[in-house]
Amino acid sequence: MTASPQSVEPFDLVIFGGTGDLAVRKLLPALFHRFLDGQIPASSRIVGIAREALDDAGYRAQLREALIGVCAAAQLDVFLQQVFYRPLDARKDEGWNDFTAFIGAQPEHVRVFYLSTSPELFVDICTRLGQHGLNQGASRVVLEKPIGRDLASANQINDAVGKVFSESQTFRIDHYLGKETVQNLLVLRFGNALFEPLWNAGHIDHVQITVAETLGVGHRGAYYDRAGALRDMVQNHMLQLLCMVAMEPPSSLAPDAVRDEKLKVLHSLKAIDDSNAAQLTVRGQYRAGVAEGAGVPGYPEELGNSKSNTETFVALKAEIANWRWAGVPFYLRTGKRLPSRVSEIAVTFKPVPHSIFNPDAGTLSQNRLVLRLQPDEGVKLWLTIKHPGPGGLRLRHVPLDMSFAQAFGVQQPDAYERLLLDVVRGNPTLFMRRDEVEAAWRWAGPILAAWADSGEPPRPYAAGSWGPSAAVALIERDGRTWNEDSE
Ligand SMILES: NC(=O)C1=CN([C@@H]2O[C@H](COP(=O)(O)OP(=O)(O)OC[C@H]3O[C@@H](n4cnc5c(N)ncnc54)[C@H](OP(=O)(O)O)[C@@H]3O)[C@@H](O)[C@H]2O)C=CC1
Ligand SMILES: O=C1O[C@H](COP(=O)(O)O)[C@@H](O)[C@H](O)[C@H]1O
Repeated sequence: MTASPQSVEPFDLVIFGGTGDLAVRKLLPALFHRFLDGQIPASSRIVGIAREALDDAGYRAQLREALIGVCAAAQLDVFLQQVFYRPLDARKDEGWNDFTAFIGAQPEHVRVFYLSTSPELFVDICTRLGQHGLNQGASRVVLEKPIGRDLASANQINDAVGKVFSESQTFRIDHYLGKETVQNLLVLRFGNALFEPLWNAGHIDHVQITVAETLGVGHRGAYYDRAGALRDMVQNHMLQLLCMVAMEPPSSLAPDAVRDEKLKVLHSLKAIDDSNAAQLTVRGQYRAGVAEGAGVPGYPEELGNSKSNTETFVALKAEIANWRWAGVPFYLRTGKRLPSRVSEIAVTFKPVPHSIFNPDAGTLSQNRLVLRLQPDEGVKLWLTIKHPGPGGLRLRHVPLDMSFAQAFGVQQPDAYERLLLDVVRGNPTLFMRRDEVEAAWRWAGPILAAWADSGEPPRPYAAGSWGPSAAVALIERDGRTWNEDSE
């Protein structure tokens, strides 16, 4: 049985960067799915903004082409009647008066300004929204990640945005927090008596977080080459996942209760800097190879720049210096053009203290809890059991495996579907507070500086492989291996 969708009050959602990759590939499809579930009230408007000279009909035609595979055309055309387009340059005054009048026509609506543009435009856009009074009343602003490219630029953006929108109006999105399995991690940890007593250095051997993509940088090279995998994935998504695994139980799900606990984890991360980056981190860049059965170009060819030193792969070993996690390594790895698209958190428990079994029964394996974020969201718990049958006692390592799609018979909603409606409802629980973003930059900054100081280029890896061999060595040095479920 599926729960009936909650109602949503009428809203206007303005997407700056409305013609961009994120808007067309993720945001509009997410809104369309919410429309199909009856959660876009009829008077609500979705407004795309970009510099391209388009009118409503032209924008709708572009979106129709992008969304046509998602659902029947008749429903799509009804949805598109609620979609509008206004050409605006965030850096120029022209057009802003008309836009303000357009938005002002429905003053009772919740207003969401979603900044799906490069972070360099955030200050311009917010300043102009403020100048035109669009920050008043039930207005909210959504900032896409990464916020800045280091602590200083993040502070600059947050200060400037903060002059126009209060912290309670500001939603810093990290779409990984909207993924079903990530929310399920909270329920699994704090809704079951089973795990929490074992969730500490006394019983957990190590944690692995993998976010592997098969895609390359594609046409996002201009952005990506200035960012790289650490800024694009680790500083935000992967640290947020680490926080959800490692935080203390919050007293409730109140937004600040959860965010306070995540912040403590970020503050407890051990520094990685010039003194230890060479031992604790591996950076790589993909080269021409075979991915998904076909030959693909390397990053330099895709980018059109053979001198780029930007990393498309990172593996690192992090540690949290507190009582709960002292001595437990958190191995993180992420990369583009890896062999499969898989995101997961694998928690490996310590071995039993003493084996009562004969050596010929087989070896005892460590219990492992694997949370699959994508694809096929679910949870797998590896246990040791007796191989069935009358023969001698033989040990088997088998998974209790639950796929959410199979168990509940429904396709899991995309993260953006939930997060967009959370903004309309004004619920910031799954969004990053300013101090979290700053703490994450404070940890990531010295890693970036150490890499720059070393002058070492990223290690090459063949597209379609699991990254440089040094990433395997990073974990094998500690007598462990990457979770083979993902490989
Ligand atoms: N793509 C993805 O998968 C993800 C992206 N993000 C983040 O989302 C943001 C957007 O990314 P993405 O969609 O990939 O970027 P794109 O480059 O595809 O899109 C950028 C958009 O901004 C518009 N734009 C550029 N300059 C201006 C301007 N001066 N005034 C108004 N509009 C402008 C562009 O249209 P025009 O040129 O016509 O003005 C276009 O619509 C980035 O911060 C990125 O890091 C986050 C998670 C995932
Ligand atoms: O934020 C980003 O995320 C995507 C990966 O998101 P997913 O939900 O498809 O796992 C990544 O491709 C992109 O580079 C990054 O900016």
